[in-house]
Amino acid sequence: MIASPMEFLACLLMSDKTVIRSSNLKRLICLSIEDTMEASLTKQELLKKYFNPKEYYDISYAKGKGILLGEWVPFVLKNLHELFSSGSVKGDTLTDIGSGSSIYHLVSACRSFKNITTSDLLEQNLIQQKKWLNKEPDMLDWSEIVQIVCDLEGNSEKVEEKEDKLRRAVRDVLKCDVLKKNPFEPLVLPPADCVLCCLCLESACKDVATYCDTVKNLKNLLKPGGHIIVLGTIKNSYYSVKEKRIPTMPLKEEDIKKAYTDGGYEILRMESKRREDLSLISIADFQGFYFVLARKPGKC
Ligand SMILES: C[S@@+](CC[C@H](N)C(=O)[O-])C[C@H]1O[C@@H](n2cnc3c(N)ncnc32)[C@H](O)[C@@H]1O
Repeated sequence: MIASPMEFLACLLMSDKTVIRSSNLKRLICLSIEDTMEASLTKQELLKKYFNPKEYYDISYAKGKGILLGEWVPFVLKNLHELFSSGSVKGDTLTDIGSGSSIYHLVSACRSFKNITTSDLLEQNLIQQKKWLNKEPDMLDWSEIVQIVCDLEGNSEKVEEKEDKLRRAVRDVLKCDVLKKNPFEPLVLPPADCVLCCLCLESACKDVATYCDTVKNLKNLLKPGGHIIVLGTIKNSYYSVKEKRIPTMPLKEEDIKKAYTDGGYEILRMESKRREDLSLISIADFQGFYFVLARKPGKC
């Protein structure tokens, strides 16, 4: 007895009696079975299967062609530079959640934090990140972006010096799942002075309710009085890594404010910016970006 349409198609395909003679039709059926199987993968399974750190870097940040270089990177670097150079957010420890294989968002932070932990869900990202930290020959090249931070800081340090300073500050590269009550389980991290999260929550969360719960739960990683800094995209439903579209959760501006207020934080600053260049919308369909700085109540 055939239980499902997929099983029916599979039976037709494997039939000796060649019910289906056309090879094109067989191909179509194969594709449709693949699609059906893909559709049943969870977000995390899709990420594990398709998120290739090198391809993500090439599409997003590679010199002269990354689609995030035009608006996203300047937005992040300017906001983080202003924040960290103001001296209003500082301390010993900073935990970065969902770092991927990226380091661009940590360059300004290493002036204010001497002890940085990076983290991600995917083993392949942790491996790639460690390659940059260890200066391995096939590491990703972030020098163009590091140069922008050096320019913002008045070129008091050269790119190589800045990169080495960041390498010294990153003490741990850890596996984490931001959706878990303890994202670092089985480890329990000492509460940090600052939690940073760049382009991760929309990727990890399936809906606004999960985003709100996750934001609230991140308070557990912070000391009383500690800061959370989150940068992300507005109304983004996918981004592409090579030919594969990775789904993300489209967040509206009003959802963002509510998440941090209801999550028990004091919002200190919130910025947003509309995307102006829509030419590469087929690669990622975000409509804008946001930056939130919020504080966990209590005394440091
Ligand atoms: C769009 S990438 C951003 C990477 C990096 N932060 C950046 O700004 O380029 C999204 C990242 O979120 C990570 N991620 C997705 N779900 C996660 C989860 N549940 N826990 C931790 N990281 C997650 C992915 O592995 C990926 O590295």
